[in-house]
Amino acid sequence: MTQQKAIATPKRTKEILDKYGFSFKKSLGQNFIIDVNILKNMMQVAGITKDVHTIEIGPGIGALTEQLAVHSDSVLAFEIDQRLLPILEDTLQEYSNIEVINQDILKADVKKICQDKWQNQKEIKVVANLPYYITTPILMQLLLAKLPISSITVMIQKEVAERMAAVSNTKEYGSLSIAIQYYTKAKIGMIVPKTVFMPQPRVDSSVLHLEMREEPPVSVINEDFFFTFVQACFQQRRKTLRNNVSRHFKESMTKEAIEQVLVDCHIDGTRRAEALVMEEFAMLANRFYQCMQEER
Ligand SMILES: C[S@@+](CC[C@H](N)C(=O)[O-])C[C@H]1O[C@@H](n2cnc3c(N)ncnc32)[C@H](O)[C@@H]1O
Repeated sequence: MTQQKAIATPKRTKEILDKYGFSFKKSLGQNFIIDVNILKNMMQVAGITKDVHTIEIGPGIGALTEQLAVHSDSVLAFEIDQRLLPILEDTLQEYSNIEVINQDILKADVKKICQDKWQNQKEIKVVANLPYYITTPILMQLLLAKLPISSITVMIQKEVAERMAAVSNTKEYGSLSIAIQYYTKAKIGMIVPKTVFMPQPRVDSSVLHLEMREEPPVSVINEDFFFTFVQACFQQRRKTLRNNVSRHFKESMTKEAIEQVLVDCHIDGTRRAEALVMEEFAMLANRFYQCMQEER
């Protein structure tokens, strides 16, 4: 495939949009990539080869889909906007290894669709330029669905990528960092200026690469309790851990019992949540969980 032929150029994109009289829907996060080099870099960050099947979320007019068709074995793409289906049929007509499914990714049974399509053995990777208005719900759904995927590589808003990949003692670190890093090893692959999109979004983007973990890095008794606890610890970032935890458990535990948990776990209550690493959150959440069970 030659550079001129790629969908992801300003000229070709404009031609396709004009041909179909397509108008962007802001409400669906439609910002299409018009720089093929960015997409090729994404292939590298994601480690796409012919030994890999790929899932794309939101193919748009097919700019990234085309690269996935060229570089991977086969592509399954979920697109919510029906108006894009005839356009994709046209732009991707020369590829026989792409299946477009007209479904909302948040409602699709991705696991079953994957299993039905690819009974075989090959590694499956997710690669997408996500609709930014639902970045976190999409990623959390993919992670919780326990799909047979090895990695997720997504273009998302730069600030959100930084929060997802953040480590302790930074201002970006929070409950989202813990949720993402509980399931994956997160790394920012590259920063992407807003000028490579049509129309241009208000913000810059980053490519975030998430390598699925086989096992979470910490042992947690109850995952729902753990994630709710971590959120509570970050509720008021400037306040101490003691303050946030006391507020969270004020209906269910005495002040003394809360203090005892901090002592048992050797955690100084004057620290702030952003100073705690995941192991410390897990230790505290497990101990609080046990206390609540004993109370019953
Ligand atoms: C940022 S654009 C990316 C388009 C294309 N992949 C590209 O890189 O140029 C996001 C795409 O996701 C689609 N989309 C939005 N919400 C969706 C949803 N809930 N399920 C599936 N696709 C969705 C939009 O219609 C749009 O095509």
